[in-house]
Amino acid sequence: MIQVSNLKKQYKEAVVLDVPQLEIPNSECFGLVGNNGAGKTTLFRVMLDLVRATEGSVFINEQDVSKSEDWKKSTGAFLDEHMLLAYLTPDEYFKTLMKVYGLSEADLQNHLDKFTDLFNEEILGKKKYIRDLSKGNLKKVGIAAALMGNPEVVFLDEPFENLDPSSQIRLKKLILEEKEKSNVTFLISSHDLNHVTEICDRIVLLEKGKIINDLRDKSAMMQELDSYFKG
Ligand SMILES: Nc1ncnc2c1ncn2[C@@H]1O[C@H](COP(=O)(O)OP(=O)(O)OP(=O)(O)O)[C@@H](O)[C@H]1O
Repeated sequence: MIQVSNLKKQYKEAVVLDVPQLEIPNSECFGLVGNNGAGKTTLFRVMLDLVRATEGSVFINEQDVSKSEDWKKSTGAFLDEHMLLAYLTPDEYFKTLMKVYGLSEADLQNHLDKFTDLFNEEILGKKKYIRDLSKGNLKKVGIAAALMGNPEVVFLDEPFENLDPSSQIRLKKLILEEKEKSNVTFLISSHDLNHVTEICDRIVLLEKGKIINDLRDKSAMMQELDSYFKG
């Protein structure tokens, strides 16, 4: 369970995030949408303790993210390429993470096998540094890394951005499989309303840092979002 209470983030005079209350139960696929600058990335960054909140708290599995370290063992995230080690090849990077998470070679292989379709023979065994990968392939490495070590909670910031259409479809399948098999709680921000409504159980709409809609009825989600974004 993730609990957000009285959360505010302010830069000088500007309040960019103001979320009085938000609860995300285990195994939920939680979608976050909103226009540019609405506060999606800021919310994820604060929830992951990458940026300190001005006020309020975030608890992941009953641990205050700003005070404890334990939640990190059960949390994976890929927000942007700064989270990767650009001077390594993807193979070297995954091996490094294997050691960090205390996985065996077989565990690593099992994990990477799940990404065979998504990687499309572009990522592994190529001797290309992460810094030289295309934007879409960087994203694939980051997503595979975020899902390593059997996380219970996974944050993905705009995971479909820069992926080709086949990869977007493969990623949706992969997320749904992980959710089914491992009960992973996913938090996914996206500008792609079709993908996010297809895979998420719930969509929260942010506007100027505030939650203005919390949609749980799958059959009505797309229509509600469509009418909001059409303006
Ligand atoms: N370090 C910072 N200093 C000042 N303002 C910031 C800082 N970081 C973010 N902001 C502001 O916070 C607001 C929310 O930005 P954020 O990146 O969270 O939005 P977003 O919903 O992720 O947008 P996008 O869809 O464009 O990625 C914006 O107005 C942004 O300019």
